[in-house]
Amino acid sequence: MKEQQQSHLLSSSARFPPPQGVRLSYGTAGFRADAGLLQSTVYRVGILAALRSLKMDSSVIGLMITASHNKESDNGVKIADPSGGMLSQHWESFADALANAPSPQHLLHLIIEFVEKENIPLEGARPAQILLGRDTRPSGESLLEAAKQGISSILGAVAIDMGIVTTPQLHWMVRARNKGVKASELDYFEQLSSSFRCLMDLIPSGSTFNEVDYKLVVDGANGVGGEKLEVLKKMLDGLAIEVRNSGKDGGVLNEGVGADYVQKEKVVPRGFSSQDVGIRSASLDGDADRLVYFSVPSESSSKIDLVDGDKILSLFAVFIKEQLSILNKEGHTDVNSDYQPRLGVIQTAYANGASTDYLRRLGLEVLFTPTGVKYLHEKAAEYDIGIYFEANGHGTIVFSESFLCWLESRNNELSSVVKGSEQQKAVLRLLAVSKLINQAVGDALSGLLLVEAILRHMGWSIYRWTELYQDLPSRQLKVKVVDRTSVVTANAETVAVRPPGIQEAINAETAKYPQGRSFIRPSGTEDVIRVYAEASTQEAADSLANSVAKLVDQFLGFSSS
Ligand SMILES: CC(=O)N[C@H]1[C@@H](OP(=O)(O)O)O[C@H](CO)[C@@H](O)[C@@H]1O
Ligand SMILES: [Mg+2]
Repeated sequence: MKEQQQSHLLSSSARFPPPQGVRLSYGTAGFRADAGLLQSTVYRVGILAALRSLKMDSSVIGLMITASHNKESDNGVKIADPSGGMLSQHWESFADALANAPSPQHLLHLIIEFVEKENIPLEGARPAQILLGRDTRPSGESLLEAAKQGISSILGAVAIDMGIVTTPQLHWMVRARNKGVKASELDYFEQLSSSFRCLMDLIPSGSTFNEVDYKLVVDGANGVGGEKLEVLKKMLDGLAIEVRNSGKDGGVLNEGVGADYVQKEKVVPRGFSSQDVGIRSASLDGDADRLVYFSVPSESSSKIDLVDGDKILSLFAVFIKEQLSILNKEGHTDVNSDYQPRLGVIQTAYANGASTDYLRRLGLEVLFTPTGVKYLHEKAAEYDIGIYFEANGHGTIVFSESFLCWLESRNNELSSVVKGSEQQKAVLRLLAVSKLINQAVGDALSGLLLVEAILRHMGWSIYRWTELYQDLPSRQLKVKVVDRTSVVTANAETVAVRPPGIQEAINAETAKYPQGRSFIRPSGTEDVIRVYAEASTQEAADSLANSVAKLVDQFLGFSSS
């Protein structure tokens, strides 16, 4: 590394000393902490982003400042890779090391070592390019400045500030730029609205949709998603969307609102009341990469009927499967129609067991990965069509390039032979879905439009949708332990292989409950062990979760140490 670059890094990083006595980790979703602790971390992630871009032949890298559904005083930072997906896992340990380097000298040493090891061309022909985005948190502005300083500490690196955007918007823009297609926010809105319109135009003529089902009310978590949806909805025909908790009416980000709150607490978010009984409603999270639906069942209670990520996944799977079977139906003799696209559905152990049963009964291939979008996305990308969702509402549908090419050529062929046939409509629907649904990452806005289009296509109310299957009662608990890393899991986190004996004890408890299932794992975002249990009744699920939490405490808790 050249002398000038070294001294530049030393002097620049001296302005961003790391916080004392805190160890930060890149975790399941980047770095997250109280915003006051993050100046140095975000600065250093700026450096990492620039290096990552250089490593990837100067492709565009994304740097997003958000703490998603955390409280407003927290913030965080994460990286989007050139594909628009999450930062390569291979770089996470470097991110950890950078964030925790105690002094400018240590930091410089780490960078020199890593640049050599990874063969990063610091003096290459093209500069590093980084797209920056942030959510609506007040701390975002100064953290953005820290990120810019980090980026410019790598000589020649270019930062492009996209302003306040949703996390999935930034990922989408990174992907689009690297593909060399139009990549502005307006392009994003135009792609979503035109592919939505395309799906609406292809709704079968017999499909009936009740007048009362037209209205959709969306809880924007007082964050960026509500703001953006206000813009997007003006570009949409045939949808009556009312946005609440858009952040303009004085509400606090994620406080008693948003997808995380609604999914975990199963109660109405602020801004909703007994007047909303029966209305189809949806909640976004603080950076709009999660989406859940719900309805208020009665005036007398604050409980909601939740339609979670598993059910959104099921709706998508039913629709996609229907289109594929239309495609396969008739016997064209051309070679092209023999292509058998592989459809895969990816879940985690938190998926409600009833959803997995339902999907398997549909004849679908269902696979499991550990928690964390990076694992789900990676698995989904192995299929021609991979649909993945976490129960909490993060998910999307990814299409392989070869399948999209096949669809395009199918469309051309069918246009010349049987234009307007059912087959061609199915092809056009699948192509529209691939443009509507964010190919980079789970996206609440694009997910919402796809749900709306499919419900209209099917002529389904939110009740009809809910009835696809009945959720098994479940319970999630958190247990504080001395050291959460002493729990080690296998088989997509369904089995605890350490500490010895704990899985046998969990099995013995679980066996006492009809339809019982329970597992434990260390959280990647909080310092806790998570306990999940489901069983045939809510009381049984609660009781199983409590017993397993006690086991965790006995094996690992403060009381046993
Ligand atoms: C049970 C649960 O909802 N876990 C969440 C949570 O991860 P943990 O590793 O469980 O803390 O945050 C992740 C990032 O947002 C999300 O991907 C994941 O689904
Ligand atoms: Mg989020």
